[in-house]
Amino acid sequence: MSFDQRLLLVHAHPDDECIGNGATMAKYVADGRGVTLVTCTAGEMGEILVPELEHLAADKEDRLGEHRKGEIANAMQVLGVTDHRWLGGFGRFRDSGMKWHDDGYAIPADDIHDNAFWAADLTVAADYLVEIIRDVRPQVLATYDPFGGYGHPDHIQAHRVAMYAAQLAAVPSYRKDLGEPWEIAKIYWNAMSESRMRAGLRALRDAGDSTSFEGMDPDGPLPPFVTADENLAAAVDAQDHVEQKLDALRAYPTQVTTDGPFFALSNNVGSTAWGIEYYRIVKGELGERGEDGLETDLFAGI
Ligand SMILES: CC(=O)N[C@H]1[C@@H](O[C@@H]2[C@H](O)[C@H](O)[C@@H](O)[C@H](O)[C@H]2O)O[C@H](CO)[C@@H](O)[C@@H]1O
Ligand SMILES: [Zn+2]
Repeated sequence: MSFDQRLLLVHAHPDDECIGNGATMAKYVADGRGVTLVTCTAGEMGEILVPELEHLAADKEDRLGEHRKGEIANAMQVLGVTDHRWLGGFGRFRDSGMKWHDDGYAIPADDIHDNAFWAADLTVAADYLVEIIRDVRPQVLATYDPFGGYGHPDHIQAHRVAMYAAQLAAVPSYRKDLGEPWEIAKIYWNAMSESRMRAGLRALRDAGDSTSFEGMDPDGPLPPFVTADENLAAAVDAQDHVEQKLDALRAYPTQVTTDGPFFALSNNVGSTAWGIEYYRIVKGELGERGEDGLETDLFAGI
């Protein structure tokens, strides 16, 4: 099936796409646009929140990746996304793992595997994405900012691979064997609005919830995954699809608990908490904007 307008999303692990872009993806599918998701690893090193599945863990049967392959298939069905691809094929690059630094940000695990995504050769990884870009020919690309949102090494690497592949795919003389050159018109980085985050935290604290997003003060300093509102370029209002996003998140029981902070915020703030998804523009001209100065559509101006 061919689509006039095509969005490509690049993410590191299964579930990242729903957290960052689930409502946008569901909306754009419903609007008749092409939505292609590339996931760089299967999340083999993840935690397991379902006790009866703990045997799948990396340090036991090491079958969490296979299980999360099923989870993301379920989540894509909920969102209506029919074009999901693994970078280099399933299992080509492995989840690098992570641990928390004393200062609260993510750093690579100590003993990363030899095919960990964090250790991948950037050009080798980017070439797989060049081939996908030249096949899909998207007008819009969305991925992480340079810090990978909250700093996970695989998110940082996914940002690097996505931005590098977008450049390479457009070069006519580069790897002609990977397809005809294609220039992506607009590139965005996923963002979380500071004002929305503060309002959400305020609602949680007013409701007596001091554990969700523990340690975060509605009026205090916020972690680096929050973007100052003046740096936002687009707000995709997909509140009509927020239930799909939450249902897609429920498809990841090993990673997301329905009594965790994600759902707590949704329960307290409502559909605006996760039904409006924000973006920073990196490449391309801003199209039509609303009164708040933000685009409402990533394809605006194309
Ligand atoms: C949302 C996301 O990127 N999840 C990653 C992340 O998961 C975290 C990790 O397991 C950490 O040890 C936990 O404390 C934290 O709660 C988890 O969110 O890192 C995993 C390992 O690389 C990855 O599989 C998961 O998708
Ligand atoms: Zn992730």
